[in-house]
Amino acid sequence: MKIKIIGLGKMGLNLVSNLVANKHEVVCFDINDSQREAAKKLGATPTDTLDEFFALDTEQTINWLMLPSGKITEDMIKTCHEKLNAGDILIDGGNSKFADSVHHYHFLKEKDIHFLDVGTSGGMSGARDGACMMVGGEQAIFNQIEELFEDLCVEKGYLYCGEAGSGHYLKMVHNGIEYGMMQAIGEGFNLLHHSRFDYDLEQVARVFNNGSVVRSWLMELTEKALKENPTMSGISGQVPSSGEGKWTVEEMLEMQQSAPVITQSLLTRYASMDTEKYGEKVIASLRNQFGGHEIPKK
Ligand SMILES: O=C(O)[C@H](O)[C@@H](O)[C@H](O)[C@H](O)COP(=O)(O)O
Repeated sequence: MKIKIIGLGKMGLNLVSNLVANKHEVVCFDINDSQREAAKKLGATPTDTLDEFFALDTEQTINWLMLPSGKITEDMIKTCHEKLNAGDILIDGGNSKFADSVHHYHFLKEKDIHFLDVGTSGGMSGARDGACMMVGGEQAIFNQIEELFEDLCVEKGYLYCGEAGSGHYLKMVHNGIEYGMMQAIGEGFNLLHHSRFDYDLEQVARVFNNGSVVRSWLMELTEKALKENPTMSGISGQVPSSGEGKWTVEEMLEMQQSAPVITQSLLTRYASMDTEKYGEKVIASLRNQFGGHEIPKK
């Protein structure tokens, strides 16, 4: 198939590599020259401008966005609405909010452009060597290009989830789970790090990865990280987040459900970003006020 990709960042470039390895023809664009150059080296055909990217075809096109979620994706979808033709397919393979994807589906439908929201998991290596994809949109459109997902994903690694938005919704919950699992690993290894016993934590991760209940890709990555940097030196301890965890918690509240582990892992990340610790300073001051307890100084 001929696939047209916009966005040649960490994920987009690896997706290009995967598509080329699976003998697909890839036309692509990125605002960054060096990324276009890298795509060319992988065997894709980058265009120098967006106009050129959209001008090339007369027949139905399959277009794939691999862009940061939010405004950048939003703006590009508006451009696609303007430039693509009725019958063209547009895939958003980024981490967009599911409600935005539902909106994008209806917006593009005005021009009979077919939209699929595809939650993509597996990180950079997955995008390159075999990803996991969760697809929302019209079943007929998915069926038409299912071969593409077969090629890009690991065996049994894609799912047609249902109507528009359901792909990104599933990816959102997936990431909520990811937050909780990582939090548990972080807490466990923190306790072992401060333990009364002297564990070699890389060896702990290794043994966990061999036959234990908690063996997993995340545990393999833990083992790798500990091998590379056993003391975690030079790392600030701040854990940023891109939005998926927050949306999961928002949806939990909206649906009046309970997800304390995911919620707590999100809050822990937020707390980790606060280096000022103003709230804790107030608490220490209060203890001092009512109980005369000493305030630890810097
Ligand atoms: O499944 C995946 O491959 C990952 O989830 C991937 O999509 C990305 O690394 C996260 O979106 C990071 O999310 P945070 O920045 O919120 O941790």
